[in-house]
Amino acid sequence: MTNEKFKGIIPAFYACYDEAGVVSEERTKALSLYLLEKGVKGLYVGGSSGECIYQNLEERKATLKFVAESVGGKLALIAHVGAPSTRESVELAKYAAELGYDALSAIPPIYFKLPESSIYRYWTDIIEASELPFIIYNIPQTTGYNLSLNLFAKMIENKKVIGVKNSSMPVLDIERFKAAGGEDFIVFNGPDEQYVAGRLIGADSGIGGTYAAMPELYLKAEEYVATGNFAKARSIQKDINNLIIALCSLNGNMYSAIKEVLKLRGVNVGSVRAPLEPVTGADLDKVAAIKDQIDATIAKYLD
Ligand SMILES: CC(=O)N[C@@H]([C@@H](O)[C@H](O)[C@H](O)CO)[C@@H](O)CC(=O)C(=O)O
Repeated sequence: MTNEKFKGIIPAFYACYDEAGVVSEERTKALSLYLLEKGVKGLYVGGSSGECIYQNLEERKATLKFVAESVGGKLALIAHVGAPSTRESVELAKYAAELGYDALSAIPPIYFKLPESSIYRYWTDIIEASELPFIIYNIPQTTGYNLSLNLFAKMIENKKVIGVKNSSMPVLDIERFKAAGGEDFIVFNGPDEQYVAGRLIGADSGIGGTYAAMPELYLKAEEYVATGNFAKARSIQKDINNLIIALCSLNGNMYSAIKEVLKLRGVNVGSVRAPLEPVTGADLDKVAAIKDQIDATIAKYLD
């Protein structure tokens, strides 16, 4: 029953910087409150969208702290603590527990191609660092490791492992993890382009990198799925996908395009950290059109 708090729309939280590229307390808190007000269920803090891999430990701790201070106790907060070394991940895990986070999550170890025994040890060391439940993060596109059903089965022998955030593209993976995990185990849909498909095949919930750019649309998609309105669910997914494709069509990186859109939506979280590139030149002019497309799509389904 306690796992219910993780079921719903959970935006992957963005790195919030000031104009000099320094993690901003004010902007981090503003984005947290904006998403709370939109009605999301929780936040996934410090993951891919949080540019975790380009931040040092102190910056990651600061973001965890600012989010907890603004919306802790009001939203389900999941701290992503994956880092280059176990030592850093354990430190982040302990810190997130101190701050009152609701769960931990981590990618597998990166850079070296380690055997599954090392991935098991890494995740288990994080789990043993606190009392918090743990959510596996499977994102083979960026880590190069695709979670096997063998390692999955071994991990879920530990009752603190309550879920998997699955960002691999085959929706079949979601169905397989759900089948192996069981009724109470939470499977989070990762690819936003397949939110509806993921939910229908067995995902209980979703964590996504584009949710915060247009939370209204994902909340509506979830409502359509939950009420069995599948024609509308399919329609809104198609419109969401058109928007994701537009966000990925600009120069720079998808996150910098999203951050430019957010500025136009009234939330300034700065830009991205290099080597991610900002949107520049003529492409900046296209941001307003994408923002208008988001507004029109929201009006289409919410009015
Ligand atoms: C490969 C990748 O980046 N996947 C994203 C998706 O949300 C993705 O941005 C979206 O589906 C658009 O392609 C998420 O799964 C990442 C995420 O939730 C995170 O920020 O940790």
